[in-house]
Amino acid sequence: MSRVLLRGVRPYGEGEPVDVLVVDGTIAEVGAAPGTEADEVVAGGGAVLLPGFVDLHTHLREPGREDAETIRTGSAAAALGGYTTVFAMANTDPVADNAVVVEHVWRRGREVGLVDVHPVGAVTVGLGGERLAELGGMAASAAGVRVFSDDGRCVDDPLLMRRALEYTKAFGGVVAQHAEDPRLTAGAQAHEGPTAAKLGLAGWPAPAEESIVARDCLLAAHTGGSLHVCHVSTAGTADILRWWKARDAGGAVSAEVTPHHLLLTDERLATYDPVNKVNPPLRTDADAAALRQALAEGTVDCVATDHAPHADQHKDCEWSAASPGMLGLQTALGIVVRTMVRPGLLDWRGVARVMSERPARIAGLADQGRPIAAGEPANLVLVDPDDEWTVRAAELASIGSNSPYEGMRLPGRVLVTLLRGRITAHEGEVRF
Ligand SMILES: NC(=O)N[C@@H](CC(=O)O)C(=O)O
Ligand SMILES: [Zn+2]
Ligand SMILES: [Zn+2]
Repeated sequence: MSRVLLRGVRPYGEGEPVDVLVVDGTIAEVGAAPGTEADEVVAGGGAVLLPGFVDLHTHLREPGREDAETIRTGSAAAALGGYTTVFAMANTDPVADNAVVVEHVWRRGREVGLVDVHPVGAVTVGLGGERLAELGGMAASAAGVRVFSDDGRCVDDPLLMRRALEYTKAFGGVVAQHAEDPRLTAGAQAHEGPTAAKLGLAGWPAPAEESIVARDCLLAAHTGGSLHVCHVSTAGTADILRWWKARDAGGAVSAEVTPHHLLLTDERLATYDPVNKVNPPLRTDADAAALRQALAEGTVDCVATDHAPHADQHKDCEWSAASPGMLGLQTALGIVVRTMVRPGLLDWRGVARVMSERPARIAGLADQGRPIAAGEPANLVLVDPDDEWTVRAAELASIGSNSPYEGMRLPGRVLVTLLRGRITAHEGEVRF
């Protein structure tokens, strides 16, 4: 029997501190546990206890780009960021478009054992956008894939998207779309607007995202399938989702926003530092404000990191040659606290909702994003809400160091992460 006692913690940041006793991976007691024996006692000091975070959008880069990240280093970053589950995107090399690759990722995640790693299956063979991948085979594999995405590329063919929604519906899957009409973004380098014009960068217009989101919402309704919109980046997309959710026309539509789209804007591009290059691009102040509002009201369901590590040589180069993407796992909570909690847009219950409960439900996970109550699995994160820390990209667990937050002070520090009762991260140290 293993017993971990969290002493003096505040579930959801509410009420007086209580003790939480975890026995063999399950929450055994929430209340006063004076004198209780345990293998490990964590002094909570009134810190906020939340369900472990669930990231629907992580790039772990293994197999194929182990110079940017591995399942081991990415899992470490996740545990340190308060995550107990990540969904590993399919744009690896080879692409995760068949049962062999997804089972490999799933097994490797289990071996590392720091977070539950759920492989995302590709929608089309080789992300080629031409033929559906073996979705059923990946769903039936040991990895039990439920989330499918060509992320990095858009499933722009409407008939293929329709078929994917129909097919995944049969086994309760969801299609996560990287919404970008490629005809409108050929050669694009930055958000289309005054900043890009001034800097001489080819523009990525908002309707390239919005037109695909609108189309996919209609397809979800028509097919009764489940659509998840990746990295929503514009105010217009939030409007479309708001309209959709008020309409309740059948099917299911959910959406995520990244921490960087909540905080950063295209003003940052003035330095031409490729650390700010990401897809979809950083947009305007008005877009970021609309996204914060949409997340607060539930129009956008959840936060997903789009953690996208790159090897140094793909970022230490001129803007147009650089790869898009940013690190996100270890800074996500801090950005959410800074943009949502401190301004009063979300309370800690809200953080639990957008970082754990909603993403777990969207992906159909039974054992994550659960209430903090006796009998529930002990997938938990303990957060010091008042402490601040300074981001040092070189000190993050990822191999790539492409964090746009270098030197920034972020509020909210992860003290302890527990996966099924096992402490995976403790005061900034990973426990493999
Ligand atoms: N977000 C990014 O800029 N890059 C992602 C792909 C993606 O999420 O579209 C990547 O794989 O590097
Ligand atoms: Zn994407
Ligand atoms: Zn991505």
